[in-house]
Amino acid sequence: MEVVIVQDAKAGGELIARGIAELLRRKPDALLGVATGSTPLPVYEALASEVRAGAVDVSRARVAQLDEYVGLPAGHPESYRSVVLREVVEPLGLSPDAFMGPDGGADDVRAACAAYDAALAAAGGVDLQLLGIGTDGHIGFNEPCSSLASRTRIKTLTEQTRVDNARFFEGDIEQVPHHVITQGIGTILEARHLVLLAIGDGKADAVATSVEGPVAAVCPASALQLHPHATVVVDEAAASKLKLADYFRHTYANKPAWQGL
Ligand SMILES: N[C@@H]1[C@@H](O)[C@H](O)[C@@H](COP(=O)(O)O)O[C@@H]1O
Repeated sequence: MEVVIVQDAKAGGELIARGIAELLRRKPDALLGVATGSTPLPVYEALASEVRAGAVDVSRARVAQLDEYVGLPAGHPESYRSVVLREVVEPLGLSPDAFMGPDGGADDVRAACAAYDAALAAAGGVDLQLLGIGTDGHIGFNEPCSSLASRTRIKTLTEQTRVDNARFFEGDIEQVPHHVITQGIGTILEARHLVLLAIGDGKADAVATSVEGPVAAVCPASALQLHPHATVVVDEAAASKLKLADYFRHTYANKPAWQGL
């Protein structure tokens, strides 16, 4: 696992966007796994500016959603489908056909979950999966004690996650769904490159436990330790509880340019 400590969210967004641009130059039809929440927004903004500047061609890129609320009305502005269309697909000028996600409105949720895993595999698998992290260490919506081998499935949100996400629902926790569909941890680990971005001191405990703690289902993001190519990008505040922060800084400062993200 590589840990990169950046100054702020903008620097993190630009670093990851450059990595995505490099990937798209190597593989123009790469399948990008995208995350929601506020943390990844600087990545999407930086990537959109690279596109506007003509530095990268995203015309063949494909995008896959990580998770979704269950039971929000179709077209709800806070469904993750709406968020990804608004924050990623439209600004990058991608066709909605280049976008795939689980069906949070399906009558048969279990079938929809299995269908999404199958669709990801049929699409050739995710090339780069961008992840945020919940204050409880969740990735996607894999709450603590999710199986590290889990596949896409329905989950129940913790009270903490509903409180954290109420800000997207007019601050009203009652509007935050209890149930979600999320790529499982096993599904996420199949992506070829995992890139987790964490910003702010509210994520410092979760980052330290994920990076320096034992691999344990109680902290789902610790599963990144099992992946051969995982990059954790954190700002100084999110890095503040890492015991090995100086080592991570030294390693990154001496990293050969050819290595890329
Ligand atoms: N399902 C999403 C996660 O994918 C995201 O990482 C997390 C953190 O969000 P934020 O980046 O807004 O802190 O929120 C939600 O729970």
